[in-house]
Amino acid sequence: MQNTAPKAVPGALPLLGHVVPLLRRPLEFMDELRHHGPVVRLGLGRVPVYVVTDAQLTYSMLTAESASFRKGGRLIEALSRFAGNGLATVPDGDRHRRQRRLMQPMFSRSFIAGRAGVMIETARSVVGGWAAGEPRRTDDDMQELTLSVFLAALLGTQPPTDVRQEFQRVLPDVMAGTIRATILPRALGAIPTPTQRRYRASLRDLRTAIGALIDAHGGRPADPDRAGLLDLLLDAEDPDSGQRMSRTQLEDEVITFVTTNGQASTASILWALYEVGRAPDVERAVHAELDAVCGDRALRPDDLASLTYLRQIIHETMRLYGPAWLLTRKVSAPGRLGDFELPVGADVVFSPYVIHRDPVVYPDPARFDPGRWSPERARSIPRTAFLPFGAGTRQCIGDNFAWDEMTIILAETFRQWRMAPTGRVPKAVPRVTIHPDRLVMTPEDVRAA
Ligand code: HEM
Repeated sequence: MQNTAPKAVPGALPLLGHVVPLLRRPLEFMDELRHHGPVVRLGLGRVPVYVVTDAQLTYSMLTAESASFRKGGRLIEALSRFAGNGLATVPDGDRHRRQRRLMQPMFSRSFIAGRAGVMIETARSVVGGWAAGEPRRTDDDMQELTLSVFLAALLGTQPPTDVRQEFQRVLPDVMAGTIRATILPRALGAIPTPTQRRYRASLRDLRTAIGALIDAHGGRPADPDRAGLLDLLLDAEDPDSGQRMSRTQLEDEVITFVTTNGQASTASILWALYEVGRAPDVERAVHAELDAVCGDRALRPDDLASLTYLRQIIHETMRLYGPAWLLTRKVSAPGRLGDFELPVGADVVFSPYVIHRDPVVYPDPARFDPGRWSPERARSIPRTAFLPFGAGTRQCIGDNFAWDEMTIILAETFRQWRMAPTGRVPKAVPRVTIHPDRLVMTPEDVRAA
């Protein structure tokens, strides 16, 4: 077996390494790395970090080789500052296995399907309040809507407005601060700049808001169909010890859900609206599908599985926009990735964004083309080349929930509106997930078209 050292990427500065391009033009820089090899070496300050650019090697790191590449690294350290030992940040091993088993029932298809009704109602009432012909900050709208829809599923009822507003206020700072803490050398990240101070205050406010949300939640509703994810969390018992979650654990899990869910789903919905809005053929096809499936009646939970073209749109959006662009692992035992052996203790970065733009698998990768996911064409895309939810034991537990949530919000929007991009082209801003910096769209009545 060959033993190759990953090539160093050119352009490192003496004390900063590759921090400057990572901060200035992160997405382009990451996407260029594939030209230097399947595994390459970068410097974050003076600390070496390895980036896997190859889909097959990434997949095997997350699955067959996961005993050597454990959950950890800079991103996880940064996320732990607010998510503590929640499911996404707890180290690999027994504790993770126990927590995951405890939470699996609330992410089962049947439990999620039971929450679809309240999610549809919430989406319909928000989207129905828009006025035709008036440009809107769609990024703000959707941030609010995904949060409302998620909180409705969490609580089983519509969330209190003030709690929702507080989350909306603090989440962007928390997420921007998290990615800075991941990339910046530790000494630079510790400087108490105004931005850093705002980030720390947002971390405190986020935990206070989660505490208030849990305190305000009443008892389990008499009708089990109205129960939310939080009711299941409160009742969940460890099968071995019979113990319920501690208050800190409960807060860690709810923070994890609110942050992981809100960011990735919102980003995907926004990019989908933007791309569909500038592709008239795609727009016509999705409206035609909704007409064929629902006719004149309202959307129902059992319609979701029939919206196959809308799901192709969501697939293609998650391909083109990541949504995660930088995830990390820690080398915990001598581990190999193909010909490469990586030193124990090193951080390894992988990126669904980079993998999803490999021109060998996805010809003309920058083009938005939902047709790639038609049953005939999708057959040629290997499983390893589409990893929006990761893979292996740490794969996203909320993937089915996210699919339903994104399908519901987009379907309700397209049922009522044609969304026309208005003003300047949005810039892609990589926080923990990739967001449009500002998205203005004008809703036009579908029936007036
Ligand atoms: C479009 C939406 C979403 C995307 C793209 C996404 C993506 C991901 C990815 C890539 C991971 C794996 C990270 C890693 O391997 O380091 C992950 C883990 C996780 N996600 Fe999601 N996610 C989404 C929605 C959600 C939702 C809706 C929830 C919950 C309500 C959720 C909860 C979690 C949790 C708890 C984990 C950690 C699982 C574990 O380590 O066992 N995610 N997500």
